[in-house]
Amino acid sequence: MPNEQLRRMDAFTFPSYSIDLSTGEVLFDYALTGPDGEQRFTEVVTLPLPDAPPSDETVATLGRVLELLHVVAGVSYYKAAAPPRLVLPAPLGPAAAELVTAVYTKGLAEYAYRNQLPHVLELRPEVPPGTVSPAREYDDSDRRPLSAVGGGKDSIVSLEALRRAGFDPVPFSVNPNHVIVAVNEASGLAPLAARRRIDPVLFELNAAGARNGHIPVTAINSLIAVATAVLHGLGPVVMSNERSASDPNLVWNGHEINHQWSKGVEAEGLLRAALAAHAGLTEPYFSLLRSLSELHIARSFAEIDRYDDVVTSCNAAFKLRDASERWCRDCPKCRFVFLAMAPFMPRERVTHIFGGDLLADSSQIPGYRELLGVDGHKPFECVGEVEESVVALSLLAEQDQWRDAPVVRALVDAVPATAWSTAATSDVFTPGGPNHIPPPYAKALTTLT
Ligand SMILES: CC(=O)N[C@H]1[C@@H](OP(=O)(O)OP(=O)(O)OC[C@H]2O[C@@H](n3ccc(=O)[nH]c3=O)[C@H](O)[C@@H]2O)O[C@H](CO)[C@@H](O)[C@@H]1O[C@H](C)C(=O)N[C@@H](C)C(=O)N[C@@H](CCC(=O)O)C(=O)O
Ligand SMILES: Nc1ncnc2c1ncn2[C@@H]1O[C@H](COP(=O)(O)OP(=O)(O)OP(=O)(O)O)[C@@H](O)[C@H]1O
Repeated sequence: MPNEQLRRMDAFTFPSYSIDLSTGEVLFDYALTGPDGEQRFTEVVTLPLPDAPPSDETVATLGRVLELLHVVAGVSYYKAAAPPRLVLPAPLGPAAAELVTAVYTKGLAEYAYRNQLPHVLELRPEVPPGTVSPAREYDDSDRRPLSAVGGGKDSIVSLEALRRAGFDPVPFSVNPNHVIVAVNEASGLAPLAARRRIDPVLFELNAAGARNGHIPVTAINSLIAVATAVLHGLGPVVMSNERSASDPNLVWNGHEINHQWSKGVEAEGLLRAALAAHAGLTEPYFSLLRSLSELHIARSFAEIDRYDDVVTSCNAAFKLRDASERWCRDCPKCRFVFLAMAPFMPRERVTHIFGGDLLADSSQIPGYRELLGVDGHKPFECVGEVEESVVALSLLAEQDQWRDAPVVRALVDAVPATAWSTAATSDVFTPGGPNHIPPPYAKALTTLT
């Protein structure tokens, strides 16, 4: 469909979804509609099948989770046109409607900002009238947790903390690539995996210049994880979303723009509330690392060495096409994670993990100046707060192994005095902020220290 026609679309709808319980295949249909006709899309999610067929009760609960996933996963296709109307397929209670509204506004905020589409931030879904029948209560809190694995340091810290605390976690990933497969192998645990196939028509439209941009992918992966946990009779989904994920990158037209919105604590609370109200799940989902800073997580990661040959946090390794093998060593996330790990490891170890020494490479200085708040705003990437970067730098400046590294020397000179004094009183190693960690899991993190 030509781009001009896409731009005239006036509504995004959700025609149907279906599940085939013999294959685990779920089809989610979407449509952009407007005066020139409609553009349909179908996304396919394939859930791993359990050994025994699910009970009718399980299928009913699963259906409720998939209803939420149907609506949330529509963001990828909505963004190709950003029409003014979002027309939901069925009545939703207040908690689920609040989640959907937030996913399409706050979750698409970076997209709205970059494409200069302020109406997206004000979008309100049209919810068909009617009531939703109450969901059956489903208490899964004492079953084995499903631990989401993204291949990076954060999920490794959670997996090991859960294991060492005796929770017997099941690793879970959506579309595991070679990095995630290698991390799971290093863990020695038997993983579960779901497949997700974005409609290739979207890529054709993108290539032809359709509107494009960032989407709240963690909300989608999270609901696929919850669906898998329900189908397999498992317990809560454990995420590894850190404290700083809740911090916005900037404020635009009075709205916070946060690249990591669906990793933040607000999204976590909305998802939990929607799953409780719409699907009856009493303890569906939480982040074990919510109270910790990125720097604190990096320090915990340094206590674990069995993943050094495989751990990869760089997003370039997770592209659907033309992915890098491991760390690209030239993006904000590589720069930040190197800076965060370096104070807690011998220089040889961190250089081995990354396949190079970023703090010996002067071409990295401009990128580090952004992370340290000297230039520009916090990059649109999964990186920690400016304060965390300054604290990490201050730790490096005290160490013989790092003090004379060219990047460390240049950055120490560039950071303003005010930032050093903030860093000196920083609470980055003091867990804090709101979290949803259930009491039985609260002690798990202490197993790493
Ligand atoms: C890997 C990555 O960072 N991708 C972002 C990148 O997309 P790119 O075109 O370079 O590569 P692909 O990921 O292969 O995407 C191809 C196209 O498909 C669209 N798409 C992809 C996944 C999806 O669920 N829906 C989609 O529509 C995508 O828009 C591309 O056109 O740039 C994009 C534009 O900024 C980003 O949207 C891509 O981000 C992925 C969705 C992704 O998985 N990113 C995570 C690594 C990520 O950024 N995680 C955040 C958390 C964000 C959150 O709130 O959940 C983080 O860790 O900070
Ligand atoms: N493909 C995936 N399947 C399932 N969960 C995922 C996937 N990718 C990321 N996640 C989860 O989403 C959350 C955010 O991902 P993120 O990339 O920040 O974490 P990570 O890979 O564990 O660590 P790092 O921040 O070092 O990259 C984490 O809980 C992670 O486990």
